[in-house]
Amino acid sequence: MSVGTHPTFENSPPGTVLTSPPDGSAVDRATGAARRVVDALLRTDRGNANLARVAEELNSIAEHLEEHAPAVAERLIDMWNGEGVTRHDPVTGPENALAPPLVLEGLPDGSVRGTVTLTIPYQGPPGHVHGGVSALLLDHVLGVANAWGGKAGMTAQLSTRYHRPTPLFEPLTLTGKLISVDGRKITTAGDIRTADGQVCVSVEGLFVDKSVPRPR
Ligand SMILES: CCCCC/C=C\C/C=C\C/C=C\C/C=C\CCCC(=O)SCCNC(=O)CCNC(=O)[C@H](O)C(C)(C)COP(=O)(O)OP(=O)(O)OC[C@H]1O[C@@H](n2cnc3c(N)ncnc32)[C@H](O)[C@@H]1OP(=O)(O)O
Repeated sequence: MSVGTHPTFENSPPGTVLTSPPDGSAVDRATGAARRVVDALLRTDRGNANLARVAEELNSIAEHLEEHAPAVAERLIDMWNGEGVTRHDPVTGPENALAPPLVLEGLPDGSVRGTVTLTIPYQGPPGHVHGGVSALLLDHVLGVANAWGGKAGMTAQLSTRYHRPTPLFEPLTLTGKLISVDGRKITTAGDIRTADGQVCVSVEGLFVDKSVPRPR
């Protein structure tokens, strides 16, 4: 499967942004606020006397949003409009409060790169990133690397090696690069490094050229 008009390293300048960075729209600002709330709920004093009122107010906001939500099938069509750069995914999506969100750019050697600082909602071991979160981020980075390399596929296998605990509260650089293509099989590799270049997690992924049809 090709990637339609999605930018590739052969047809686009180095530094092309491959994801949808937050654009200051109301939905992106609301999602940013929701991220703050998730983080703040984990940090606030457990004895905070106002937590019951906080729960009420948050439920009231959720009710308002649900009242204004179209049918799921309709929203899915809307979400999947366009050429593959999504605003809703759980890694780069500016409209998804679960996403840090990570912004990725394409480099001339065919790799993609992005830097992100993760905080308490992504914690696994004390003060460090949850291994499943690292795998999630890298799976997505490899998917975007495939697109920058001119291919697309579904993850068939993701081999993950955790070299050292990945720190929270420090900038982490994630990279990915399409390594080889063998018929429908695409092999892609990537890693997460600290600012001083230490590899915390490395992955190799096997992707198979197949897709789930977009909702229309
Ligand atoms: C996701 C695509 C989106 C496309 C968007 C377009 C543009 C992109 C733009 C930007 C990119 C942005 C976002 C993308 C970012 C992230 C992507 C997220 C990725 C995911 O989140 S995705 C969800 C998790 N993923 C699944 O939900 C897959 C479930 N699974 C299946 O759907 C099938 O299982 C499938 C399709 C994998 C294969 O099925 P199949 O029937 O098509 O092919 P088959 O089984 O014949 O395998 C063919 C050859 O691969 C070998 N092979 C297969 N699996 C292997 C394994 N595990 N280990 C070793 N070899 C394996 C066989 O041995 C054979 O090899 P050989 O040809 O040599 O015999």
